[in-house]
Amino acid sequence: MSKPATQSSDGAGTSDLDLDVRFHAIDDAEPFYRYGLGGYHPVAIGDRLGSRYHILHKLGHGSYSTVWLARDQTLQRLVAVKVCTADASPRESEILSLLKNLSEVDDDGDGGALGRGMIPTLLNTFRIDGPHGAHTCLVTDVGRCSVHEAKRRGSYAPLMLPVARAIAAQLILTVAYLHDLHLGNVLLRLPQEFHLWSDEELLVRCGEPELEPVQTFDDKPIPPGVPLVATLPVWFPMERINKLPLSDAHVVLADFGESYRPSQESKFECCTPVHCRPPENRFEPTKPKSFPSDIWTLACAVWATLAQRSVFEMFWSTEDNVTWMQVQALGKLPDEWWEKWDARSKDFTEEGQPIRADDSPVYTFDYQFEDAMQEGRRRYKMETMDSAEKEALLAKLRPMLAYKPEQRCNVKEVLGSEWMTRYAMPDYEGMRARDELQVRRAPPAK
Ligand SMILES: Nc1ncnc2c1ncn2[C@@H]1O[C@H](COP(=O)(O)OP(=O)(O)OP(=O)(O)O)[C@@H](O)[C@H]1O
Repeated sequence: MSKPATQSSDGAGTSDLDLDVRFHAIDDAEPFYRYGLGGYHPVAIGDRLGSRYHILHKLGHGSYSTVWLARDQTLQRLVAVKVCTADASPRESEILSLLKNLSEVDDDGDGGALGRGMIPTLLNTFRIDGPHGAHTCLVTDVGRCSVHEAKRRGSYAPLMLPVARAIAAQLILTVAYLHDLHLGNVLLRLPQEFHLWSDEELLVRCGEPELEPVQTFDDKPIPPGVPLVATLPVWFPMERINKLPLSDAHVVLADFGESYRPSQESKFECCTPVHCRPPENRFEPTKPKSFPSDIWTLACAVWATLAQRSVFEMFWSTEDNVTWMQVQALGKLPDEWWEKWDARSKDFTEEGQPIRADDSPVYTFDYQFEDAMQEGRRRYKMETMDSAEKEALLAKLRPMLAYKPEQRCNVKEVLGSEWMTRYAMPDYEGMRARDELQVRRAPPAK
């Protein structure tokens, strides 16, 4: 699906309704020019959607939706209501319904059965007709925040190792479900006790929704169908990311809007941030995306969970910068790609060796492991990885990051790798065992 048009780099833009009206961008709020035909549906705190969902707060937004925290007044529980743009494809609800109907029992060794716990349950779907068209609304469980957002708010402090391992294990278990994986689409589960809050308690603990007036350039009147205020997303109270306990490391995947069924359709576009996209996406754009592409993005997501920054990310991630990082870490590209990369001679010899003008580091895997995974934990006086675990981790990641998709390892090899079985799964199972103990200790319901 192509991205909506007419957005400028500062997030300001023109409304499809009236091309003369331009909106000032508001941090953490959706772009208001998308409140036009085919775009977002205007939703406000206090609205009742689908005749039973009372809107309490905003959870976030994406290119194709705004997402709201609501009280289901029929079941008296908190839910997330994703109100899709009128031009969004119906793919996400189809995929979630399909996943919901999958048998719970068949596990052919690709992690499918265990990974199903991380797939959101589609609780309901309904449709809203509004000034900008017809909008599909998806009702799912509420997540606490994305792992990316938790890291960002915690100044990218590292996660405790058992927590990072348990999250990484869950990501690996979910790869059976094709998905453009990145930490912005991985939500921490909302702790059980938060579900017991009344609406009043929720507002006391999280604060009232923050509203900011929408402003247009030259003070032009706000067109009908565009909200007068921007609602900023809620922040559920949580420990700083480096203090997050193992019991809060459950994750659930969000955004199945870009999922696809490779047996039935081809996909060429990759919707992950540029630094987690596999190199074939850049160098072989006419070939359809294949399962090995997900293995590459999975490796990037596992690294980003364990480390303080993503493995191929630079402050300003352009395609060239990302390829530069990949060649620093993984060596020369395959010949036919190397030839295509025009910027290669700027910083590399024809053999793929980095040309170092000063004593700046070469971002090899080893360097990055020390710098992004170990150093921060030392600084925060946290447990670091021992050399046996480092060996096992890098031995798992390298074949996942083979340049050529056909040379990458497959899911079963990732699941059976020493790092997964000896280091990540025990922490994941430890987290689950604690949960079960807690359930058994909980006083019986009155
Ligand atoms: N169930 C949920 N619980 C809590 N927050 C959620 C939930 N679903 C989505 N969000 C928040 O809303 C944001 C947008 O959701 P999502 O990525 O699904 O939207 P989208 O329009 O499909 O995005 P994209 O731009 O990636 O296509 C997420 O980044 C997350 O912060």
